Amino acid sequence: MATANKNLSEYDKNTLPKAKDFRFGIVVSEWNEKVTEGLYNGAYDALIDNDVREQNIIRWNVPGSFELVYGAKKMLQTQNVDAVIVIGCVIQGETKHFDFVCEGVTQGIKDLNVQTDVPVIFCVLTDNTEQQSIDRSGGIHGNKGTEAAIAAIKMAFLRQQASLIHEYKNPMLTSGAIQIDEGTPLELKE
Ligand SMILES: Nc1c(NC[C@H](O)[C@H](O)[C@H](O)CO)[nH]c(=O)[nH]c1=O
Ligand SMILES: CC(=O)[C@@H](O)COP(=O)(O)O
Repeated sequence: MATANKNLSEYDKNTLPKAKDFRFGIVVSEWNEKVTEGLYNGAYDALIDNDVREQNIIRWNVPGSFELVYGAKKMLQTQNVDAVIVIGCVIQGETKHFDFVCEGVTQGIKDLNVQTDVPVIFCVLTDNTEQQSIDRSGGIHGNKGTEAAIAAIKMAFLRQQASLIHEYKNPMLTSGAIQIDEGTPLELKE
């Protein structure tokens, strides 16, 4: 389904996990600032609308979308967050630079999702024209920042649930005590 067939800002609060105790990092590119500020506002407003505390939203700026990877990496290394949203807007120019920036940030964010434990949400517009970017940052197609915030809440919850499952299956490992394997019958000594 293309963006033109769905509004990026639509979500049902009642279907979302509780987010009030989650902490979110948001790394924002300064290139095409009018658009990235619109995306940030969409993301911020959606997080607040879902009861995320203001003090639990950490914003850092980077010069351009290519620097989002490094900014997100340092955010993950230094901040206690449950998810990171990277926000950028890459618009096709006269040269192939567009291709390399888009590829670089896409692969870099993918690598962070593979190599680290905290989800990094890809809120980077890669558009042919400025109008397409305006339409997707609070315009006729809604706001991709809103969509990214909802994805961040869902992924933070998934990470939390996954860690609980892991602890359940390995309840003692974190404490260092002996793990009792459910498949092994206990031998009760007289
Ligand atoms: N043309 C756009 C850029 N280019 C700049 C790069 O992202 C990067 O900051 C530079 O190459 C230095 O490393 N960035 C955008 O975010 N959007 C563009 O349209
Ligand atoms: C994505 C870019 O870096 C691009 O907008 C720069 O424009 P140009 O390709 O005309 O140098």
